[in-house]
Amino acid sequence: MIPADTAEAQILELVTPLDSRRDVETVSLHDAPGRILSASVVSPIDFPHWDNSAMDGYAVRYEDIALASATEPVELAVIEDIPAGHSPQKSVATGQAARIFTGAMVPPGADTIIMQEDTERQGDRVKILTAGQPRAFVRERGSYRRAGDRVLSVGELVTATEVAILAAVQRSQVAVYRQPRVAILSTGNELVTPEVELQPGQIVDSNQYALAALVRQMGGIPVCLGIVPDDPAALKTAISQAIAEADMILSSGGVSVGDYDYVDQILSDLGATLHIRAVAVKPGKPLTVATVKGESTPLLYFGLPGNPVSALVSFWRFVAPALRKLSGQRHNWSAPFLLARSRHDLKAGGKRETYLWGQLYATPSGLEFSLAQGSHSSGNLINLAGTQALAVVPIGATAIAAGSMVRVLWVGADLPGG
Ligand SMILES: Nc1nc2c(c(=O)[nH]1)N[C@H]1C(S)=C(S)[C@@H](COP(=O)(O)OP(=O)(O)OC[C@H]3O[C@@H](n4cnc5c(N)ncnc54)[C@H](O)[C@@H]3O)O[C@H]1N2
Ligand code: MOO
Repeated sequence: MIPADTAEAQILELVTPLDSRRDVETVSLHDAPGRILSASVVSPIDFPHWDNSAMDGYAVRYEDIALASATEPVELAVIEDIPAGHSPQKSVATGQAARIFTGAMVPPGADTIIMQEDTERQGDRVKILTAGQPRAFVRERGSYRRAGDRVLSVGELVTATEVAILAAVQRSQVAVYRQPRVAILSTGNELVTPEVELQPGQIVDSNQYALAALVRQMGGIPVCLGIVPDDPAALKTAISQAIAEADMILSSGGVSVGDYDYVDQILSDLGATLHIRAVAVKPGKPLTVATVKGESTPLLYFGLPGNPVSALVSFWRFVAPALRKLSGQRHNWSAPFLLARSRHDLKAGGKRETYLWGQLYATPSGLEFSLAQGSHSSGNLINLAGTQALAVVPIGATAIAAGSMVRVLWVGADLPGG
């Protein structure tokens, strides 16, 4: 059994990311969120594109109004109105000002904006009541980025902020990595699909659905290969199909020491290299990590434990980092750990790093972890409902008392207040 951190590092070393020249496609901005940029993005224009005003007010020459105050205002002649979208027609000379609105171009000659609230308008003249700072409220051309500068980097995850930037620099389409294809197969003679009436000894294949949902949530395409019986020939056929169709393979079940646990043997028969057989994690001890020869690059194979909670924990802890790297993401691959105050006592650690599931609350005094009530058994799917985080009890740790800080692995989609 190897420690979880060592296993994660070793797994990340084994991942060959998608190719930034071959494995790419172009998508529209509406389809881009959740995708990973396959090339850096350079702005074709200065950003902002021209000096513009951050306030509704008056564009002035600072030297004219440097001594202005409420008791000794400076009076200027208003020569033009400049709404947003309008190109100024006149240059502001000494003793003059232009009426200007937020987002409008600063006219030539002017270098400073005085907010409307610090002025008094009288006909075609305006009194300036404070001087403020030189260049105040001018968003200078190219001050955010110059034309030719990089605005986004290859490997960045596109979210709402990145699509806003892409639109602002006039990109309506963007090059992204294609979505990685992840084959999913469930092994076990006892497994059936959910609609079947259960016969004695049968178990519903819930892992297929859980793993497909996780792959999809991370931007991958699940290739669901269904249930494979505990039969070496059937398993060999299924794994060969997975190798041909996917960029990464996940199977669940059949990796322990039982008489019907064939996964490791079939992988060896297929010429795979086995790197990991077990990790010091509870739940989720049996974990096979292998590399198999793909069409052009080696593929990573995860043989996840069959127990439903174990399969999920193994995904969150080990598969998710590998999938981030495979997808082309440049950084932040590792499992995301946070610190939270535990609302409950957590039992002492054993020989494996123990993961206890529950909910995370963002409170004004920080994050709080609330332990799911009921059994934390690797077969108990039911109290996993609503899980957002897993508290980590280190190997050999004494019991963690309620109110203490604990490391938690973030596995949720959003962070509720409460
Ligand atoms: N003698 C030992 N027995 C076991 C050990 C051990 O070290 N020595 N480890 C235990 C641990 S820990 C785990 S975890 C399991 C993992 O076993 P496998 O990965 O080989 O999984 P299976 O035996 O095939 O199934 C375990 C359990 O999970 C159910 N299952 C399997 N696949 C699915 C699925 N797709 N959807 C829902 N449920 C599934 C299966 O029916 C079993 O109940 O081994 C322990 N044994
Ligand atoms: O590792 Mo097993 O997943 O404890 O049940």
